[in-house]
Amino acid sequence: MFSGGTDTSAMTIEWAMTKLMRNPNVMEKAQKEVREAFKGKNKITEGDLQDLVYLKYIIKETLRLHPPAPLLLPRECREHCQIDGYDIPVKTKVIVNAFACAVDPEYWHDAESFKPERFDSSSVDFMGTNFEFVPFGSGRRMCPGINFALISIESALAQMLYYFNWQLPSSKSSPTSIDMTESDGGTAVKKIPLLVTPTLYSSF
Ligand code: HEM
Repeated sequence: MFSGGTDTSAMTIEWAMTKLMRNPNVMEKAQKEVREAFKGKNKITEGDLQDLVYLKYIIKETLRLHPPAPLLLPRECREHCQIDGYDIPVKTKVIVNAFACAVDPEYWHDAESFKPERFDSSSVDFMGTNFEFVPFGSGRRMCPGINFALISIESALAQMLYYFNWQLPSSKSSPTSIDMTESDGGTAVKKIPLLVTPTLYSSF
């Protein structure tokens, strides 16, 4: 729980902020939503997060393009089966490439672009029944921390967007100059940490 439940949510927050910094119009729309929803509030509670529809799309889109565990966790085949004409013998280690599914152009239009709005007209979600989108896995061993993860990510991001405006540290840096490299390994950590400067938003 500690290792699987902290890094994953933290890296989703970092990737979401990275995407927002690279897409200033998405950032603006998200801040508008959060600031209208929280207007006049000094303390944000879990209930306040419920109506943040656009923020939820941003988190979904971030998990689609940057699933923290792109290859999920390995499984072992208990029964002989056939998939797409391939025989999978008992005890075969099966690794599902969730990232590849989430950017497969057969299922996703303009698959590699960051477009939170795509979920406006789509009922696809990550609860394990849409196999093109399984950042939390699927089946009886899928992630049990999904609801806790979502609430932690939403809560952190919503407050970051509500209380602060964000800038790149140098006025000369452009949004597209933000490095998007992932480090090697089983989890898709941002290789070079995102560096952004907050300024307090004073109209709350
Ligand atoms: C964005 C956040 C998270 C993502 C993307 C994520 C993703 C995953 C994935 C892909 C698996 C393997 C599922 C499979 O094999 O089908 C998993 C398993 C697991 N996750 Fe998460 N996770 C997240 C957050 C959390 C949190 C917050 C907790 C706990 C507080 C947690 C606890 C676990 C545990 C205990 C397992 C092993 C379940 C089992 O083997 O039965 N995860 N997670």
